Amino acid sequence: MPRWLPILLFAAVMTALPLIPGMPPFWIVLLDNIGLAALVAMGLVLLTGVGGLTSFGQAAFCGFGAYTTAYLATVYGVSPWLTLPLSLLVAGTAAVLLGLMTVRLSGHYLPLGTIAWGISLYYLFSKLDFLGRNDGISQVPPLSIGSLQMFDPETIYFVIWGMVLISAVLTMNLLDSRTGRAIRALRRGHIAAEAFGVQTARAKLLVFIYAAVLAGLSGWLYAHFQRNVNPTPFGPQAGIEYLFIAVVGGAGYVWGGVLGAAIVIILKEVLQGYLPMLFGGQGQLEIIVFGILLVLLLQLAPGGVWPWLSSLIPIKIRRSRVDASAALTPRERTPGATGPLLKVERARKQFGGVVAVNDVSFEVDAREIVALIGPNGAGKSTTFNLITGILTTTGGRIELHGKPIDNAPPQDVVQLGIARTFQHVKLVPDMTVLENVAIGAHLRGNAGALTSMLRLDRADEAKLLAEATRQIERVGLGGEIDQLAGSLSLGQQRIVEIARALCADPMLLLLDEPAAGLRHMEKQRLAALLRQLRDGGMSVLLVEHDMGFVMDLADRIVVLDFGTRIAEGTPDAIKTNPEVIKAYLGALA
Ligand SMILES: Nc1ncnc2c1ncn2[C@@H]1O[C@H](COP(=O)(O)OP(=O)(O)OP(=O)(O)O)[C@@H](O)[C@H]1O
Repeated sequence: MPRWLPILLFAAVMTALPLIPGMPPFWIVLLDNIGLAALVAMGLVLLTGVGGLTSFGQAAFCGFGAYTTAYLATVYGVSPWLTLPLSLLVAGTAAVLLGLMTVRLSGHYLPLGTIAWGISLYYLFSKLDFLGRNDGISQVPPLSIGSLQMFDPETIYFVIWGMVLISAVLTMNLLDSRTGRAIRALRRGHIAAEAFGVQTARAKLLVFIYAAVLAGLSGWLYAHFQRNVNPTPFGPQAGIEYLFIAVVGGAGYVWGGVLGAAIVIILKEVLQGYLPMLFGGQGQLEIIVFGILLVLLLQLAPGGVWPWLSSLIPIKIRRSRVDASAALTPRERTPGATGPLLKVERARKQFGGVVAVNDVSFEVDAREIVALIGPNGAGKSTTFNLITGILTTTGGRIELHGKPIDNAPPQDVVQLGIARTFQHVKLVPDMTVLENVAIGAHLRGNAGALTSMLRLDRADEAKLLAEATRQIERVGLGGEIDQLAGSLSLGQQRIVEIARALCADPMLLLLDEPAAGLRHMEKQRLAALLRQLRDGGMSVLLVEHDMGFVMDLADRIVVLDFGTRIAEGTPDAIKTNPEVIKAYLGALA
């Protein structure tokens, strides 16, 4: 089924619903409320479910949107349609200011931070005289088109759900793009994303602003739907409820936000309507039952109801075909460049008292495969992290083609031509192989968020996906291209990481234990691929524990022990080096 068909069907159903003869007006009000909550939840899907940034404070952004329009429309008589961009601007600006402070927080400090400013803003709304303090602002004018004034819930329904649909399409477009892949990679930590050029702080701020703008839109609609605005719906309790909605629906899915809003709002309404009848109006029993039911729902469908429901419906969305003819421009190589490609000179890394890398020096030439070996804890991965900018050096110098790269951010290192894989695989498990590999080409595309939302990024996207497809086929995983990365074996995932690194069109490929978890034949295929890459002009620096693999493949080997370089030479020389034998036998003893 084409991607747009379910959206069109949904739009048709939502258009028809209020036109059903005899539809109770109360139901329309309920649908209006669902639409308003769905907008906020959709932002939370992107922020929390996709980007991994938990926020309890989204209701405050609704407040910014609602108060902006209510104030301007009542005090200055500005037309609501003119206040729309201003409401979004105020919510977005507040998000920039709060986001700059908040997105730098990690772990539980981030949600705590959002609770803190959620509460502060709630009290701010209720204390400002010009916003009417606790009473708020009343007599907000309705939305109108020509002579049609949207006083009743039936007419504003179409505006609310039109906005929900437009926002859903824009959000899905954003997620299915270069920027979207960068956002989706955030949840797995920033290291892998940054190693391929993603500016993670900027990506986090972007989703933060996007979610706030959607909440601001919901607030703007709310103000003209209720026609009065006071602080209560923008407080911390509402913030918690929005997060609940996103999680119940399925925090990683755009339609999960819509479904979650429907479930929570209908459930609340049903309980509020029927429980007092059953239990004789005992105070607020419905809140307790509501809480228990939500917890039960999360037990039944921990990923949210949307993924559970869509697994029951056997509909397959057809992915658009990758245009194999689209091609990215390869990196410009300096043909006459002399000297080593990579020069590590007395590189040092200390973690407190531990000297992980102790004044290590070695070089990698163009068209050379160098292996970095040593017993566990020798400092190999730390050396990789120093070269790729994940760690800063304590001393020494690292150069790529004579250009210093020590302490350069990982995004600059990959831009200059070093791409890597990781000892502990860092793929996004719920993204396909194609999408994971395309992250490797992040810096080779340039479509931004706005272009992607409007789907004007297709030419750029076609080139990135074609390159990713080529690299996946090159490493022999063409058959797995549409599989989720998390469903592959660990060995295959390592190969996917190599394809992702190749997508960056590197001059130097850093592979951390690429053969771990591979079967004999797979190792042979990998060795053949690496030789082919070398013969094509690429250099490879690899860390590997499989000595047979290393001895057979490497042109030169550098041996580390306790952070110090103890030997360097050809595989034959290393095999018989007494220092190396002692280090390995010592490690085995
Ligand atoms: N972030 C850190 N903080 C403190 N010590 C660290 C840190 N990272 C590494 N080390 C220490 O530095 C030393 C080198 O570790 P490293 O992971 O580089 O070794 P390795 O050669 O890659 O080992 P393995 O083959 O087991 O992966 C070890 O003693 C390790 O405990």
